[in-house]
Amino acid sequence: MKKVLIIAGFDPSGGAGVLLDVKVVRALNSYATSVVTSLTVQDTQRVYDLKPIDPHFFEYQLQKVVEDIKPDSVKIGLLGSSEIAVVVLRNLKRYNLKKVVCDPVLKSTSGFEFCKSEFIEFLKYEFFKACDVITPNKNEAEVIFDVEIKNFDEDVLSCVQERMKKMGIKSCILKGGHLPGEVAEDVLITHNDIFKVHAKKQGFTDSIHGTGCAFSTAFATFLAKGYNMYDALISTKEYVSNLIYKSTKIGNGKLILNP
Ligand SMILES: Nc1ncnc2c1ncn2[C@@H]1O[C@H](COP(=O)(O)OP(=O)(O)OP(=O)(O)O)[C@@H](O)[C@H]1O
Ligand SMILES: Cc1ncc(CO)c(N)n1
Repeated sequence: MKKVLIIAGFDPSGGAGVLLDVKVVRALNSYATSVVTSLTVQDTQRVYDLKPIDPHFFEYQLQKVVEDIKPDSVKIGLLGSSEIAVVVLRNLKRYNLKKVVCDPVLKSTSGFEFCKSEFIEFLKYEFFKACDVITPNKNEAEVIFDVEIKNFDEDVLSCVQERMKKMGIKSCILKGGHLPGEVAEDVLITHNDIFKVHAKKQGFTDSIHGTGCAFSTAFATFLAKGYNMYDALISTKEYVSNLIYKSTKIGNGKLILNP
């Protein structure tokens, strides 16, 4: 049984964060451990507030679980505070954790700012280097790479590739759910390759919650199983598209995924 370590925030509605991530890992027949970075007040409509976990207590939990259950891959979601991010970075290095997938959660679709500007600089210039792949959506990629993204044309992708190299980011999957058009396209960019996958868009991206969390967790799980990045992306795309197809309205707000 492959083991995936989830480092993410808690969304009590289960639409995003660790509750969703653990279900995804389980649905893909793997085992999830999880260390919570922060608690949020949120429902299917929006995020209202966030309280980060004490960084010393967080580190204590992280070290105990990693020393006992060595993960085959790591998914990092909402970090919650720059202090927690520093602890995560230190421990990625200390335990030499492999196959680290980071979903750079900067701002919720409803507009809640998860990260302040110095924290974003730390992520851009220190944290992402320690990850094997980051999975930004359109808005996150614009902030991280300081580029306007209206489509995934060759000039935009090669600009992102150049900036990744300069910043020491090893690989990146740009998620295109928020771009206009009939297809939801995602692009894996490494230092020497660009690889696209796409699926027909279903419903409205802004009315579905948790797709980014499910995507990065499924990708980390396929990596844990030994898939290379290309195969992991193909399988993740198929898996997440199916979850979106079966998404349901459980509360008063967005549709949620139910792996
Ligand atoms: N309406 C849609 N139909 C099909 N696939 C979609 C749709 N919206 C998003 N996707 C796919 O879902 C995955 C997540 O992408 P998206 O761009 O929505 O991430 P995100 O904005 O981080 O998600 P979240 O809404 O959870 O913050 C990608 O593979 C994307 O292509
Ligand atoms: C806990 C948590 N993680 C990630 C997101 C981004 O979807 C969210 N809304 N809440």
